[in-house]
Amino acid sequence: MSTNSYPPVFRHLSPTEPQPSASASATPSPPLSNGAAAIEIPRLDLQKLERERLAVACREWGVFRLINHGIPSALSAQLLNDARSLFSRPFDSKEGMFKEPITYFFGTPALSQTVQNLNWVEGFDVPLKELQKQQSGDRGAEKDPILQRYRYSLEEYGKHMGRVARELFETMAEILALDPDRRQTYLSESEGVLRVYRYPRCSESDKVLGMDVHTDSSVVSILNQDGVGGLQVFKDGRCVDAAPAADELVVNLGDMMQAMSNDEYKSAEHRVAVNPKEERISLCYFVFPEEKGVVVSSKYQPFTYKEFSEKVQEDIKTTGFKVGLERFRKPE
Ligand SMILES: O=C(O)CCC(=O)C(=O)O
Ligand SMILES: [Fe+2]
Repeated sequence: MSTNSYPPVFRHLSPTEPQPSASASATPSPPLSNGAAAIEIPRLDLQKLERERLAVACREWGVFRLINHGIPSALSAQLLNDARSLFSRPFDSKEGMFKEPITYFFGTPALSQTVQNLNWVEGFDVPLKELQKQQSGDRGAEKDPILQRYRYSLEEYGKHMGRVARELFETMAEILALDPDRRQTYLSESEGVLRVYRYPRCSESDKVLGMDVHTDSSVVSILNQDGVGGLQVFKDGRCVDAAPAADELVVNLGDMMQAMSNDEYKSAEHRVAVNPKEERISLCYFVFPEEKGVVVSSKYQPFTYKEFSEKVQEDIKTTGFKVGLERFRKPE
């Protein structure tokens, strides 16, 4: 199979045998055999959200699966399938494939914790607010019908993500009894970001990662994945496969939620393994506080998300690593 759709840095480790078609279905592959422990990530139902189970998942895991979230299966399937087809276009065409504000990247997306290792991933970055601001005429500016459709579907999907994030956040905020005024600025769902990823095949799946271990900087992140698998989360130092299941989302708490909850809730460490046989597609939504909203916590100095992310970028540039929340921790 040709790898001309792959960024050149990935081609030398890309097996060229035909790709099994299973990746397009929701049938999960067997779990990755890398010692990941067989304990189960909690599963919650958005239609009857049980507060105590949500609190336990947030405290003990910082990650949970979500069912009955109301996202039409057909919309998810279309976004994942169209992504597969867009990413399989020649590499040279991808940079300029979409018009603003959607941008293409490969290697190291902004939220990664370290820039020392090349992440085996490529993606499109979709800032939802800018996408919505465009006049519908502009949005249809792509001549290519698949791209046009894709933009509209991303916008539609973004609204669903905002709805799910808002509902989860409000429930968490009530459980934590967060200050009602402050809470107003803690979630800006319309300014969320979608990232559409493809993890290329890689023959050295024991050495290379699709995404290095990290915590997300968000309030929450909501992941939708195809049937291939690869996401792994860390629980008390053990690595657990977040194996895909049809119509299930995976929700991660990010650093902002950890700070807002005074460390009661966890920003879960996670990473993505690569697969030698199959490419993997995932779709991730990240939501942050309002730009001017000050996060107030008993454990950390007050900060805005802007200050936090600037510090993260500065640390990555100077040390190669994301230090994250520890930069803001109050002395004991
Ligand atoms: O693709 C995935 O499964 C996870 C991506 C991720 O962790 C991230 O973008 O922060
Ligand atoms: Fe992440």
